[in-house]
Amino acid sequence: MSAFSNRLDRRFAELRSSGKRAFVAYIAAGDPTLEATVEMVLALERAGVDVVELGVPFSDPLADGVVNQMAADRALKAGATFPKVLEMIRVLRTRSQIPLVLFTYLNPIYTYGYECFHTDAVAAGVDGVLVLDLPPEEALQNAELRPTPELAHIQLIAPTSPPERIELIARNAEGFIYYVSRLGVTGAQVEVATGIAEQVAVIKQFTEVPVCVGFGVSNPEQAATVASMADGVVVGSAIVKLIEREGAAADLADQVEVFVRPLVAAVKGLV
Ligand SMILES: O=P(O)(O)OC[C@@H](O)[C@@H](O)c1c[nH]c2ccccc12
Repeated sequence: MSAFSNRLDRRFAELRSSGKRAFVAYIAAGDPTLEATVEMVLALERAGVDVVELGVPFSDPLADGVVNQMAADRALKAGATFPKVLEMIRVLRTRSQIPLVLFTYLNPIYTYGYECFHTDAVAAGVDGVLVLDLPPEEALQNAELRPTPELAHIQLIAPTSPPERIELIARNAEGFIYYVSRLGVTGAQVEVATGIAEQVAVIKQFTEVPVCVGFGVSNPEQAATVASMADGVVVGSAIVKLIEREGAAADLADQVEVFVRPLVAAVKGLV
């Protein structure tokens, strides 16, 4: 765990002591606009979301399914850049202390400059970073790729990760571990993946850091099933799809809140 207790660590500590699971929501920063992103994060917070993952718009999001790819594309076309995303987060931080994790590929970090990327992200109020195409071995070997200590380095584990790799990732984990419940790219699925409980148990042999599970969760029933097997549930594409459909609506943020509320309730065991 990071030596610094940031918003993310504090939220997971609170959840642990109250015996609750985390609800983690993903949206693409700047889709449909950066102003709308501020309102939607506030709406997610009102809906009871514990952690918000903000996708940094990038032209080649290779781990993302079509729904998230199109969201990144809309954000880029609407003019979102990494500096503007940071500016949006600074504005958001005047109104909310919800834990925020940036989801990004290596390329936008490289373009911006590794060191200033991390220090500027912390200064804006970011709590964690997940670099989707950064293998753990590379992260360990290249000190400049590691976030500053204030920023949790969130890592992914996949169903195909061999035990040695799971151990390596888990022993170096910060914030939370993101277990991707199935192979392929992001996107809603009809069935919950198999083997989640077993893999979460393997990961937990090596770490106390919470394990959140995502990929393909799109309704309250699936969210409740996944919540019973992990410390938290991640939902992305289902929310992004609503934003795609209702992006022009004046009450977009309210619609997001109404959509997410039952998902949160399912994870918190209220339904
Ligand atoms: O969209 P889904 O299937 O609900 O999965 C979450 C996902 O969108 C989000 O966590 C995410 C966005 N981009 C990613 C890239 C890799 C892994 C995960 C992600």
